[in-house]
Amino acid sequence: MTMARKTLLICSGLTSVLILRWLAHSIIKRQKKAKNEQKKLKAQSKRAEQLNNLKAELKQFSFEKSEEILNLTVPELLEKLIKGELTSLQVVSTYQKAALASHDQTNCLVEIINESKELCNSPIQQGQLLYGIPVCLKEDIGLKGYTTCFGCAKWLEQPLIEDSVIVKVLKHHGAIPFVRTNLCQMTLTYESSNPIYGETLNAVQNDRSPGGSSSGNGALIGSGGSPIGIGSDMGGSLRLPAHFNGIVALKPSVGRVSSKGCKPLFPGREINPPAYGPQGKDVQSVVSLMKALASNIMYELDETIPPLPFNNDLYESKKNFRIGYFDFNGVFPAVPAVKRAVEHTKNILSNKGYEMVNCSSWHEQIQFQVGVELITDHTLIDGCKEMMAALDNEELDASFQQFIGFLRMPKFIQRLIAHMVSLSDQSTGRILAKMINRDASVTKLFEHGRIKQEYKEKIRSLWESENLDAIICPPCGVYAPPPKKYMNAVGPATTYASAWNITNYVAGVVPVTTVNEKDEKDLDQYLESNKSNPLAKLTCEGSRGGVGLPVGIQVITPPFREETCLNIMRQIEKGVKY
Ligand SMILES: CCCCCC/C=C\CCCCCCCC(=O)NCCO
Repeated sequence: MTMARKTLLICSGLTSVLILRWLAHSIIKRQKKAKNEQKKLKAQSKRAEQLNNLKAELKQFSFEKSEEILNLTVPELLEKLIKGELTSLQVVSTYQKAALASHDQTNCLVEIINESKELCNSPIQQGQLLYGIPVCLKEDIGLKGYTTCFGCAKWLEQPLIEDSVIVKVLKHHGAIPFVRTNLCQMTLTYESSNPIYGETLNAVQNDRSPGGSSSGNGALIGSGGSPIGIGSDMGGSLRLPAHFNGIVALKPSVGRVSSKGCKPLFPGREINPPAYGPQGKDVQSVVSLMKALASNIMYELDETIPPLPFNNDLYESKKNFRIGYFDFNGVFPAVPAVKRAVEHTKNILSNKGYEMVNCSSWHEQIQFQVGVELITDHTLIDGCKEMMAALDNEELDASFQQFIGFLRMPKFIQRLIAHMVSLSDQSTGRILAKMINRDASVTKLFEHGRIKQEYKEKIRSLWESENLDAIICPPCGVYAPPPKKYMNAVGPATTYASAWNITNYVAGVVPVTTVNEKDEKDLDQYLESNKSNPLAKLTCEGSRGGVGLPVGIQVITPPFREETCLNIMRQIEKGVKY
């Protein structure tokens, strides 16, 4: 055989191997996609069937006391349940009916928890703090027999074999987990949709976003379909939905509430793990939930949680608090309604006799964007490998498409895009630039630890120099915008929330006002004063038409001071109502 013939044979052999490998790869890919599609359709039809069955079942029920039940706070409900003036079946059925109505309006539910009816039959036990109270669970709260799929079909049909500690504690206290709620795909954005269960809408105006990632809880509680719920927060996910839907939320310090049995999206990200915490219709209801969570049973079930039972003296303390405030964090100028909410709250608290301290210059000493930049960089510290693997063969939610498209581009185009983005939004430009290098090194991990330490130290020393008990500031620079186009684009608006995750400070949100005509008019002035800010136009566009939307305030206290945070939130709530 001639040399030329041999070379030809080797080349054609190699080409055939490559073609066969490519063919096998595309067949496997197609099969995986088809399997994912099947799983998705199965989950969707299961949900539709469950909702129809529940609707039919509830027809046989009489709802004479509905209005009364839906208007009571959790402590009031509890009192009536204990006295026997209401039964848990009455309360749960009423909330099931309300949840179905909320779902019709907002698409907030992913599953009905069928076992809830059985739990209604349990007699009250001594010391139960949530007897007969319905609780909604974000989809990532571990529940035996149910799957946490984060909006990805490949993770469907993997039911957990055990309840998370949170759910065990709730059940121990007689609570009734009754529905599971929607989240944005992978819980990594502030959006509210995923390809399995679709888009969740705002509770107050259905053409607006409910925020994310605890979107379903926000929309459900905000529209009256549940009194309390549990969600998670790694960068604002409990607080943004509270602010957008007019409800209350508390992000406790990581370590106050057990995470055992909740499936983390990407395990091992110890620089900024998610905090699990309560959301509810009012502060007192959230306090009831927090009292049950921070109780001895949690410390028995998870020995890694320090035994810090809820301290009622701190919650009810009449101390004259010293409270800092700011309405601008140096990154994103808050829209007029959000600024007004800070002023309004400041007046409520100072009328109460608290000492208010102007912290408007803090941003000159601390860069509030460090929080979100570190959270993003750390989540993707493996060079985006886990995220890309998770999304492989998955239908992508619209909120991810651009971003994943970016990661798949040639490096020189990525650099160009990162540069162009940084011209209008330096923080997002820096985040994108870091992703291009895909440097997954130990040095980078250590650097993250160092940045976190420095950031925490800066906040601690500013806090101490002012001798503060708390700070009030916006939960986010905007109120609920329309879904899809705005939340990713106005990412820097979320730096008000994410700053408190890497410091592990406690952060709560309570509604204080609604957008009015004047706020809407003041957007013209906002645009004029922020002409040089390229995000201002989009911010105004997303804000217009928002009259009537809720606006919240964020209350921050140092790590593990949940009771003080709730105390101040309660004073604000009282001041707003009277
Ligand atoms: C422009 C879209 C970027 C998408 C990809 C971002 C990847 C990582 C970002 C991390 C940002 C964290 C947002 C956190 C939201 C949250 O609190 N989730 C709760 C998780 O329990």
